[in-house]
Amino acid sequence: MLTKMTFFERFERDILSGAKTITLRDEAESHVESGQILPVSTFETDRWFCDIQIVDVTPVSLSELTDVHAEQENMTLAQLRNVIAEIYPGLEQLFMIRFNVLPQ
Ligand SMILES: CC(=O)Nc1ccn([C@@H]2O[C@H](CO)[C@@H](O)[C@H]2O)c(=O)n1
Repeated sequence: MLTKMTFFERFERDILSGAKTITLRDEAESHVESGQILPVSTFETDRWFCDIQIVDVTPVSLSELTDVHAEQENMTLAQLRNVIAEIYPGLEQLFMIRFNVLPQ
């Protein structure tokens, strides 16, 4: 089970504002469960910026991604596909983690 999550700094603002409510991860980063509370820090400098509570985790393949997923990432579907291609080149099986930011 994961005990923390990291996000790229460029997504910090969207996470804190509630504009980004999901993240798509590979299998290794999918080991969280509903209700779990995790500290979140930046990937670049490991700076804590919030705690999140996991809503649920659902497998989703790259080809199944829709505008609904993109909207929950505060991106267009084309932008989301580009981001995933950069982070997880060649990976088809992803896991959608829905989360709420806890008040600080
Ligand atoms: C820093 C680190 O370890 N890994 C990741 C992996 C993914 N993501 C974000 O999740 C969504 C879909 O993948 C996009 O918004 C990504 O940018 C992230 O921020 N950090």
